[in-house]
Amino acid sequence: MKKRVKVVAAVIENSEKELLCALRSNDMSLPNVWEFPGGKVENGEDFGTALEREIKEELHCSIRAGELLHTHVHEYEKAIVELNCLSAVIEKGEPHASEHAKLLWLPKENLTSLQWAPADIPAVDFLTTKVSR
Ligand SMILES: Nc1nc2c([nH]c(=O)n2[C@H]2C[C@H](O)[C@@H](COP(=O)(O)OP(=O)(O)OP(=O)(O)O)O2)c(=O)[nH]1
Repeated sequence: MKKRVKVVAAVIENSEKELLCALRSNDMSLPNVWEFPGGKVENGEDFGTALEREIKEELHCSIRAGELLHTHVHEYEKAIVELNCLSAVIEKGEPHASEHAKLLWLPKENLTSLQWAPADIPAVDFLTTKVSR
């Protein structure tokens, strides 16, 4: 049976209303696709706590996690990922890539110009269609 992993990802908006996108590096699973930064939820953690911890570990800054924006379950070849995207704002510091190959701030309407991890596509669609309403 495939392993099912619960993942939280941050949709971080800056003062210019741009969203932070992160490129997975060659050293990560799923290399060279874009994602919302985050990671696996540990036992006993709520989504907000998990996300704030992951962002501190990965991007070396502090965020405040907000509401759950979108959930999607995607079946990869080796695992099933439940991707939970939460809104977030930076509280302290600037994001720096440590594990990722690149970070990029993009206006919502330009998100579809990137090649996203398959599990992220419904969230990207949700975020980009929300803007045109
Ligand atoms: N953080 C994050 N992970 C995502 C997204 N979309 C997506 O498919 N994933 C996948 C990639 C990973 O398999 C898993 C997240 O776990 P992780 O970020 O802790 O990744 P990891 O490198 O430790 O995972 P792994 O190599 O052990 O598989 O979910 C996303 O938008 N953000």
